[in-house]
Amino acid sequence: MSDDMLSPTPETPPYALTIASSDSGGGAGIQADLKTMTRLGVYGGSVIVGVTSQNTRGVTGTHVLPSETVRTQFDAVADDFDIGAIKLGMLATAKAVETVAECLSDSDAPIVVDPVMVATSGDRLLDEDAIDAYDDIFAQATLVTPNADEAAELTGHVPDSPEATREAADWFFERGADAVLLKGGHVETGDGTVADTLVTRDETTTFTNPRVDTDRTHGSGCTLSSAIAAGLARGDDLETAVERGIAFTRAALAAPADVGQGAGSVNHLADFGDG
Ligand SMILES: Cc1ncc(COP(=O)(O)O)c(N)n1
Repeated sequence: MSDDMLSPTPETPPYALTIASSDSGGGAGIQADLKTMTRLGVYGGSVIVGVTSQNTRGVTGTHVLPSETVRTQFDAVADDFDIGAIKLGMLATAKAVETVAECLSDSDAPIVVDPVMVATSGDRLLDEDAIDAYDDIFAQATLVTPNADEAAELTGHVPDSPEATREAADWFFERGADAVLLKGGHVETGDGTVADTLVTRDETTTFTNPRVDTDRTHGSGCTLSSAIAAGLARGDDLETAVERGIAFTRAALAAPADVGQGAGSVNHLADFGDG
């Protein structure tokens, strides 16, 4: 081992925190979040809300940690680290959603909310009665990143036209969110593209890219929201963080990991330009 490896250059990397659940298979959840943050040059910490027993075929069990354990993890991190951004993933129950909302009110870091409800495998990841509790989280969100199904379930609007997209975004604004990224992956455009639309109170920006033709999409939403949080922790403005987050997620989709017997997942080892 060289001396260089024994004495790394001291430096202070940007720090981002994921508050989400573990995916034992490693494609989504906390594991996807930390891999993404690492690939994007950000030191990732985690508050684990739940533990799923999961592989590429589906979810066989979920264990949600006690609220106190969620709170003490958050306090341990908040007491010690300079948190540059927070990303929320699978929160599972109304109680966990309430606990996380309380934790967030003690933080001034930007918050990216991936409102995880159902896995790509079709397994439900959020109790029905937890949806209302999300209002206290949306009120503190810098950005919410619903896919079309999540937007439809939450807002009653399927965001497949500019008008419906605006109405869906307005639903989040009414609850206090600063911005919404309506992801287009679940919307058929008919021309081989995917349009992801970033809506703030005064601007709408659409990112249109060729559709990556793959069914190995497990982990794509987790990857995108953590890539955006990583960008914000690095100091990117929201639009740049979203644009770079989409680019990283597309790279991870274009080089899917052929792991497991079911639908594979995105590949966090994918080549990605300048990272
Ligand atoms: C722990 C956890 N968090 C999030 C997802 C959603 O990911 P996907 O919709 O890609 O299956 C998941 N399956 N598991």
